[in-house]
Amino acid sequence: MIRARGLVQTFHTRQGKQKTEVRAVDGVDIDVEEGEVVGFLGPNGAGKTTTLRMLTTLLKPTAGEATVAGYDVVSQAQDVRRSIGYVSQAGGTFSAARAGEEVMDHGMLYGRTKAEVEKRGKELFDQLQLDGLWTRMPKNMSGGQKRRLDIVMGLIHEPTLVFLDEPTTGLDPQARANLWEHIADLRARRGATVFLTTHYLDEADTLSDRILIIDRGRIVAADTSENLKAQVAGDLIDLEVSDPDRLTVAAEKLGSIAEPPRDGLPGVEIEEQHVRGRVQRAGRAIPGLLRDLDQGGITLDSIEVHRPTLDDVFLTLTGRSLRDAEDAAEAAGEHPAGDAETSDDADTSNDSALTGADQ
Ligand SMILES: Nc1ncnc2c1ncn2[C@@H]1O[C@H](COP(=O)(O)OP(=O)(O)OP(=O)(O)O)[C@@H](O)[C@H]1O
Repeated sequence: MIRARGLVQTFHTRQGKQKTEVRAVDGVDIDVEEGEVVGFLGPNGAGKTTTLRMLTTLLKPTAGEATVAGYDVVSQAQDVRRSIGYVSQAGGTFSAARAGEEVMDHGMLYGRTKAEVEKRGKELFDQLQLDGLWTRMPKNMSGGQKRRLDIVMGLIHEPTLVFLDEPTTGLDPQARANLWEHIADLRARRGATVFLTTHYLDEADTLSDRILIIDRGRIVAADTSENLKAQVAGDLIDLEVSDPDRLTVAAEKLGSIAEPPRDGLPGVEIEEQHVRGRVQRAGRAIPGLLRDLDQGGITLDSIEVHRPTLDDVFLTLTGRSLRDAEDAAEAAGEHPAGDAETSDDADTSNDSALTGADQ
């Protein structure tokens, strides 16, 4: 359904007299099969939106090639647009029409009948908790309601391939959970292929069959969440030691079975009353460890086991946690298209192009 090879996007920016080149996407390969839900995960500024904009024909690749739904994103852009649904991060711009009319007009532009789009539109309003807002002007909706309206616009023509750029950013937990359900349902009921960007680990984990992790414009991992986690050194055992004077001995005992430090993951660590370390299989290791601690006269206030997270995967692969990477990107002022003067090779046409008339 999606195949990209060596996709590159370079922006040229100018701050004062100084020109800089930003290689936002740096040789990306992507393969997505029909019916897959793929989560495209990475910190702020990693290149997710830029990749998505190339795949949805809003931005011409500087180099490389991609086909989406069997069509070339450059030479067959119109066919690509007709075959996909796209919900941009920025959101679409709405006219002065009422929300329901806007949605119906949009659906009819894709060749659906009025009755079809009205039925489907009302269903989507209901599912995304917009019931009662069919005749409301979008400008009089809250931010979260507008975001959900964007999503209705992206889904009204029942596309079988949907691109969602950070779909749940700005939604409250209830609306977020509903949208997750809706995305799962799109695949289950209609066999839709979904490609979504996110920097929420739980979102990528819950929704995706497969996860692509991007960092600094390059794909650093592509696999199922389970396989990615299995590559990370084991489960984290967290011991809360009752007597602070026995912390070092407890660390030695855990250290005798724990993984040594590697790939950005620390070995056994002591923090306040806690001793933490990773073991391959906590279930097998714990009985022996408890015996050993007992024989050493060490009593525990608690013991907890944490399965590896996608953040551990990111840490192992990049040496930084996703949060640190995001903080660094923010501190460096990375983000936002539009901050800087953009080069002529970047077609920064409005994202709403795909949620407007089909062109
Ligand atoms: N139009 C532009 N002009 C200049 N630089 C840009 C432009 N668009 C993006 N960039 C830069 O390209 C890099 C990748 O940005 P992109 O928006 O693709 O990241 P992202 O992973 O989608 O981030 P986020 O999760 O915050 O949306 C960043 O360094 C960003 O500042």
